Amino acid sequence: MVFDPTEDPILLLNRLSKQFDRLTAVNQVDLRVNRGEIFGFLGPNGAGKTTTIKIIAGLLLPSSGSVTICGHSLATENRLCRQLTGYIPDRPYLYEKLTGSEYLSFIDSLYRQTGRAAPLPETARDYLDLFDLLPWQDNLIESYSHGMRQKLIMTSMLMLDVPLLVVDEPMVGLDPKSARIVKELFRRRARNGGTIFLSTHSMEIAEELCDRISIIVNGSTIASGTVAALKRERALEGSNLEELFLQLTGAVELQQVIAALRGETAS
Ligand SMILES: Nc1ncnc2c1ncn2[C@@H]1O[C@H](COP(=O)(O)OP(=O)(O)OP(=O)(O)O)[C@@H](O)[C@H]1O
Repeated sequence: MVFDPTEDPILLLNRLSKQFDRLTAVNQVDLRVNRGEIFGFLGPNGAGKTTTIKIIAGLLLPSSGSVTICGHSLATENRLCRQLTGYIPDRPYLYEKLTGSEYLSFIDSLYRQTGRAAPLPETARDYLDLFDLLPWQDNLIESYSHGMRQKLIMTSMLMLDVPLLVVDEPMVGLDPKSARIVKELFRRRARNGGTIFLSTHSMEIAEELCDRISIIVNGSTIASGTVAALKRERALEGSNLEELFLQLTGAVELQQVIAALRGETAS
């Protein structure tokens, strides 16, 4: 069957599971992310977000289930899927002894698979400029701050123009200006037909940026849809996403904890 990006999902997870010894980190997760969508993956600490993202990025093998990217099976067409996917980790590993520009050239050559150096894509300079990294491009990465590293890796993935971006906690370590720019860049990319799958703990980002979200708890997705639809389903139209998230992921215990911390008795 021929892949049709307007009809078929860019990212499809089918009963995806990951076992670490006796722990089921990801449990039969089904997800469908369409072209031009910004999809948010939310969940408490240890819920299985990073594990899922690493499987999609080809860094971890699933125990069962499948990942399909632009109609290609990650299991059987691994190399192609990795070329179609840009992965932005929450804690980037970068080669300290390369300069920013050298790192970008290295990533570019990896994705083009020519092994030969070539001029950087035009857009690389624009992203470096937007992120105030132009004056730093010839400095060694070892001299970059955490936020600068995050912006360099963002640049490296945005410049590639791949159909799918998978991002673990995009705003962690970014200052407000950079975070705002990233939001705008993601929106523009989605408008132009790109697809972004991101994990976040920020309810504001999810509410403001994501077309649809999925909430994962203990490895299983417990709710998926637009924020508005999920609120409607639970009669929480007047509330913010944080309220909905806490209800779905254990607000009762939280209220007890807060009451205990305040020295009150929970009702
Ligand atoms: N390499 C590993 N070996 C064993 N257990 C692991 C490994 N990686 C993750 N886990 C476990 O899998 C579960 C899911 O972890 P994961 O990092 O996917 O959660 P997360 O939703 O990204 O959490 P957080 O919001 O805290 O980053 C956790 O219980 C974690 O301890």
